[in-house]
Amino acid sequence: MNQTPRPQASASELWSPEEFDAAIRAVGAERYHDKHAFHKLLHGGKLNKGQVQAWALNRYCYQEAVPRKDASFISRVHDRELRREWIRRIHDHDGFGDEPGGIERWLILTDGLGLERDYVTSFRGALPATRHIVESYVRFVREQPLVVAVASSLTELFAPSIHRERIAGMLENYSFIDDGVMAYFKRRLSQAPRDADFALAYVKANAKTRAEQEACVGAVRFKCDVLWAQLDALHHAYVTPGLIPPGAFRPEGANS
Ligand SMILES: O=C(O)c1cc(C(=O)O)c2c(n1)C(=O)C(=O)c1cc(C(=O)O)[nH]c1-2
Repeated sequence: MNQTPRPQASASELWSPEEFDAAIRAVGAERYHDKHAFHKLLHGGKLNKGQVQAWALNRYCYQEAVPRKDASFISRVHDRELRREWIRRIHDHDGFGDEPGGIERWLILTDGLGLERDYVTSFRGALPATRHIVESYVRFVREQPLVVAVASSLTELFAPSIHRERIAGMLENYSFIDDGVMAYFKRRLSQAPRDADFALAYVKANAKTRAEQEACVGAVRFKCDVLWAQLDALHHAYVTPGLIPPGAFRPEGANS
């Protein structure tokens, strides 16, 4: 049979919107943090209360950094429409008027786990790695081209399924978790898709060369690393080998 080989897509050719979309989603399929051993333990009810406290306390650092990275993004945007859209993300986290916002909902979760608010918000118990990792995200968004900075938020395309899994798994498996403390994730089920849809449409419209498209895919990979590395640090400190750095949160009963 005489088969004519398909011409290879050139490495410099612009991806179609479908190819670009697929390249972004392939990163999540390969390395989003739903695949991390720590999340499997968390959602499967395999952690003790101290380990769940350590997760919530460290994850607070991420929650606190997200509106700061959004503020630093907005400060670089000259397009008023884009600023109007993006500022909603800050309101979602910090609250607006009577709406208390996501950070407050996160603190309801840490309250429910028996952690003192002052301790959580002081970052005193956070792992050194957590602080450095979350700041690398703020810096990335401050320094990269706008379209690449927007692309780094696209891990949110993959978040709703992990949030659904977390709500069901944690409610079912932990006596110290109830509906009220899972409010944070319930709210994100509607917020994350809205944000991700906007960001995806934005990068498709504004990544105008193959190099820009690849930089956007690289941003999703970078962000997956930000999420993954936070869980590596938690696993190392609180699961195995269980090496808690000096000064970091020590669950009651943890070996000194
Ligand atoms: O629990 C999760 O797995 C998860 C993941 C992500 C993400 O993929 O970045 C975010 C969130 N949650 C989240 O709650 C959130 O507010 C959020 C904002 C952003 C962002 O990059 O702007 N990601 C995420």
